[in-house]
Amino acid sequence: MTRDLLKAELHCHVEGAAPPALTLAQAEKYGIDSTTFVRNGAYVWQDFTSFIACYDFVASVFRTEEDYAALAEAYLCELAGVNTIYSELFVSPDHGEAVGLSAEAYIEGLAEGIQRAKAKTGIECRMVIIGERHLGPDNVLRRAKWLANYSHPLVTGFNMAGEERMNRVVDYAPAFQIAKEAGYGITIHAGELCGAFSVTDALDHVAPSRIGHGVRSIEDTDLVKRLADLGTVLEVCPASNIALKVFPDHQSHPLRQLADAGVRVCINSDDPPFFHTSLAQDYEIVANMGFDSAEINAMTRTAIEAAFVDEETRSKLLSRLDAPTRQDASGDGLVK
Ligand SMILES: Nc1ncnc2[nH]cnc12
Ligand SMILES: [Zn+2]
Repeated sequence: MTRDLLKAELHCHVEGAAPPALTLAQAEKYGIDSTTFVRNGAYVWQDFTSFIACYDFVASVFRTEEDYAALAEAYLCELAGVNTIYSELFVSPDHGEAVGLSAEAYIEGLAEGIQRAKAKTGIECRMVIIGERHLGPDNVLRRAKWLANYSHPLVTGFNMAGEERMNRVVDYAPAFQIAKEAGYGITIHAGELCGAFSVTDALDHVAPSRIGHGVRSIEDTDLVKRLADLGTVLEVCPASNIALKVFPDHQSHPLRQLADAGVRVCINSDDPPFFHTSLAQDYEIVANMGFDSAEINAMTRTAIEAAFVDEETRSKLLSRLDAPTRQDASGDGLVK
């Protein structure tokens, strides 16, 4: 049902997009034992803590600029193949540094892959720098200060991911202030592992234009109204939420309630192979929740409206969405 719809994604962690087969090939290339984290062609984890351990392992087998270029190129070409016109990748220089790759080299490698994918398919992509919450406030602050002194045309935002149950948002507020003053778009993971209070904290102390997940806002009616009034966009990741047991099943997922309450939402895959999903699959899940094509197109429009891109690129992307004859992601004007 959603196969032919144009798509856009604002929330995907780049190492989280690595298919297990690629991780295995990388591990073999570097002589790294992967049996703890990849078995029977699937990632091994049981809960959020072991998911992060598995994610860190996957990141550790990408070691050079070319490794990261190939990863970004492969993921973006896959997205373009299902009619995706825009992607925002969450990238964490801490993962590069952990294997001896400088933050700058990590970004340059990813940028090379983004440019190759754009040349092949026309897909637009920007990078959002992640500070990892579980590495502590000082490390997230260090990352924001680095970002404020860095400049790359494809790096347009700042975010915090990782263990939400560690510390409070206010502890990280100075980092967000620095990134915001430097002109970066701001989003933050909140309301995924922690309840509505975490989203309230994010609005009070960071005032982001978008929130990663944010779905547990549903536990606080006043907060849902506040999000709707502010126009804050929730980057909703349905398959991720079910896999990580934020909600038991699709029927109990609050996407419908949030959308009906006027909260701006869009559809995302988070870490697709970890959660046995893909962006195309998440679009299908949303259709199966009862959203029709017009409603899903409105979510794609919301993603592009909330994207951290220059206005000229945004206008071009919006006009592709609005074109009377749907173009496919290759931009060749043919409906296939
Ligand atoms: N779903 C998620 N929540 C928080 N941090 C993450 N890092 C990668 N995926 C994440
Ligand atoms: Zn995420």
